[in-house]
Amino acid sequence: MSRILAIVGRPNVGKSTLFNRLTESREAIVDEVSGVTRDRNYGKSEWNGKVFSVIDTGGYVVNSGDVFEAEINKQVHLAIDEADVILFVVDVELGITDLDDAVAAILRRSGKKVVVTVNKVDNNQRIPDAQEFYGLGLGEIFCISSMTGSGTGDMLDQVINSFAETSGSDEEHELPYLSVVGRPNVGKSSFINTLLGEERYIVTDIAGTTRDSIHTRYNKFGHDFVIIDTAGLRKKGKVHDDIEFYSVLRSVRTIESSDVCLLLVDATRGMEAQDVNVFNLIVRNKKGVVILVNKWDLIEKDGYSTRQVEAEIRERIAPFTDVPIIFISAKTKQRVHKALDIAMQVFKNRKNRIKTSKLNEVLLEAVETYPPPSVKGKYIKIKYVTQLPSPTPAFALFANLPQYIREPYKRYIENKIRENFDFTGVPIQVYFRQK
Ligand SMILES: Nc1nc2c(ncn2[C@@H]2O[C@H](COP(=O)(O)OP(=O)(O)OP(=O)(O)O)[C@@H](O)[C@H]2O)c(=O)[nH]1
Ligand SMILES: Nc1nc2c(ncn2[C@@H]2O[C@H](COP(=O)(O)OP(=O)(O)OP(=O)(O)O)[C@@H](O)[C@H]2O)c(=O)[nH]1
Repeated sequence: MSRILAIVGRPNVGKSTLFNRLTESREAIVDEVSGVTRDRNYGKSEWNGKVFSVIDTGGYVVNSGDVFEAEINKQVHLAIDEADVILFVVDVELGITDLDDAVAAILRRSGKKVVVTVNKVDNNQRIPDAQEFYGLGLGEIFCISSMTGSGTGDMLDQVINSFAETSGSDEEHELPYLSVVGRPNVGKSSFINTLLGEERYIVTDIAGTTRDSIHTRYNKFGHDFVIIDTAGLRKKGKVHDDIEFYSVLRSVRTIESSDVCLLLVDATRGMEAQDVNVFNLIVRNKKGVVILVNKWDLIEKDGYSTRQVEAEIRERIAPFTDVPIIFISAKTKQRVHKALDIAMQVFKNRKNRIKTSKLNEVLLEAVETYPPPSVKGKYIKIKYVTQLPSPTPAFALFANLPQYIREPYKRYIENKIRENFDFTGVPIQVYFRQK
């Protein structure tokens, strides 16, 4: 069951401020100048032990006349498509505007759960003014101040209740989350645009602004998942240090919030130190990984160089080398769909659960063939193996003297697991425990 809350409302009502408060982070970069937050922001929030995702639909570049109304309509429809509950934010200082009326009309027709939130009710004197928002015809209204946080508790109770009404069970069932990570300019946006086959982003030439990370549901060709685009810095103009900082933070979180990361590497530059760092970050977070060598159209395409590049990459990412490496071109669309198929396979591999009997059959034989070297004249006996009930693959081998097992032997066991079962693209943990 997904719990996605989308925040909608016209510019400057305080969506970003509220989003930040709910996610207690700097997901959206708030700016006094209206429209600085870009596209959809996405974060996690928690209320009374219930975790849910928050999307901030703010971020309009154009804000005049018809064009703007078209923009807000698009965002509201997006929210209707992607969210379970919609938080419709209005501003007590301005009262009901024409645009509020237009949004309310769409929301009423959508049949979605809507929580009307009257923002900027910074003090009780403003509560009477808020009553007019009952006129939107969307039921109960909640008066809050995003700035001080007052009123947000009652509002969140309502949000959680609304989630409960949208789905019967409490079972967490989320779509696969894929993310596209890599250095600036490696082709992340091009890759996603090729994949989605449509221009989903608001492109801007404004100097020094950023795109926040973007989540898009992909439901085509038998696949259904969410693809995450790491915040990429716009190429033009000066970029402030702190914006750069948040952009890095966001790419870390992007990795953390995904199941499988597509790590784009620039074919013309090869796997550089920074790429290896990102790779290691993915592995440390126990996420699935696929390496996509992009811009392959710019490189000689004979079989020899593919093998050469592949070998170089595997050398750099050792010891975890059981990773798919695919040569793609986001520009010419070469193997982009293949990359997707492989990524989905990695997602499945990450959920692989091996029967204990099968596991013991294979590994105890491997142990017999090559037992752990004895230490100080003591024999190490491995008795049985089991896969732990953890969200990512982990194995426990029970032995009499687990403390004497060394790294090379762990690697031997890991390699045996990989030889016999498909964990390609998935970091696995091997533990030795006392028995
Ligand atoms: N008084 C008061 N001001 C607020 C409150 N919440 C937000 N603001 C102010 O309203 C302005 C707009 O806030 P944002 O959060 O950027 O609004 P937004 O809806 O995300 O705007 P866009 O990014 O243009 O869509 C900022 O100057 C905030 O400081 C509040 O609860 N009370
Ligand atoms: N030849 C070639 N050029 C590509 C390919 N993919 C992307 N490019 C070009 O590389 C440049 C950067 O592409 P983007 O998609 O903006 O890269 P990005 O990783 O999203 O960049 P940031 O937003 O800075 O993080 C653009 O000029 C693209 O046209 C490719 O497969 N082949």
